[in-house]
Amino acid sequence: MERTVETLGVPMDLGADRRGVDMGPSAIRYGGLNAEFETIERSIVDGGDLSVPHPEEGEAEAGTQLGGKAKYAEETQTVCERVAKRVSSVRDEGRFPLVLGGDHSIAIGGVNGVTDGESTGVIWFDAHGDLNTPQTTPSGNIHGMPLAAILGRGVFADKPWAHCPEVDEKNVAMVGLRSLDDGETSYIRDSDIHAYPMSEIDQRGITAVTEEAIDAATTGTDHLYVSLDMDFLDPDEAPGVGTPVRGGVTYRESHAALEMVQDKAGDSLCGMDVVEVNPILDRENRTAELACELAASALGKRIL
Ligand SMILES: NC(=[NH2+])NCCC[C@H](N)C(=O)O
Ligand SMILES: [Mn+2]
Ligand SMILES: [Mn+2]
Repeated sequence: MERTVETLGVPMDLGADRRGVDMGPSAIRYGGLNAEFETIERSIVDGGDLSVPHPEEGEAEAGTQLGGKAKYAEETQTVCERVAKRVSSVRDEGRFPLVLGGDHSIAIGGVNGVTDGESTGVIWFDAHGDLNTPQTTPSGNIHGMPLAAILGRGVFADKPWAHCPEVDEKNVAMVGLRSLDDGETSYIRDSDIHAYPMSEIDQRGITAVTEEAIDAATTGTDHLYVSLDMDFLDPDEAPGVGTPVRGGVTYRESHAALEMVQDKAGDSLCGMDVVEVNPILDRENRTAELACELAASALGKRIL
């Protein structure tokens, strides 16, 4: 993994129905990202924020019609293409891309930016499946679809801005699940995805589960991408998220999981995002501060 980290803010909330996660990147910067990285031998540069279209200002560019229900589909395509391009050039320049969200739809751009013909494992820390398609979604919100898009499910199959053929279901591990829509449950059951719901974390513990998730995502792949939706945590710890769900992991469990990513797969880690921080719902920026801590844990920060 590259030593220098470049952060890339994506002030995007169109995928979450305009609810305030567009302020996530600033909140994370205020949360002390630089200070977190000072203690590890890794420099961090701020790549600034990407521009996100404002549909009401007529700024949206033409994109793909997805059919079904998918709000702001064109704008989401535009943003994800921009993210992919920037992530790819950060890697070309020898730095590690850390994408700050913004709603989870931007992970489509993050993963597309790192694949580049190489087989890629993905670990998805999340309360939700994010496996809906415009045809199965209950909400029409694209932040409930990014993993389906990356895997080319349904209408996403022939959309190159979304579908990453380099990502195989068997190298996708989802950790922290506790809120799935019906279509997502049946899809996971019929797929080769490695899915770890909270009930399994309750029984086996976070370290055993995360270790298995890392194994699944790194066996036979060239590199690993990690997507961290802050609603992976219990809302008591991380109240400032777009779609909170009770019963998530604790503060220490989240650190243990992210530390393990670095310990077991640090060399193959090629990119990461931290998404769904919503300052409007937060308490004194604690969710953004925790996002900084967890990014640092994933990239090598240790207590001792
Ligand atoms: N990235 C997220 N927070 N996703 C929440 C998705 C919620 C719900 N499953 C939906 O599709 O609307
Ligand atoms: Mn989620
Ligand atoms: Mn998510």
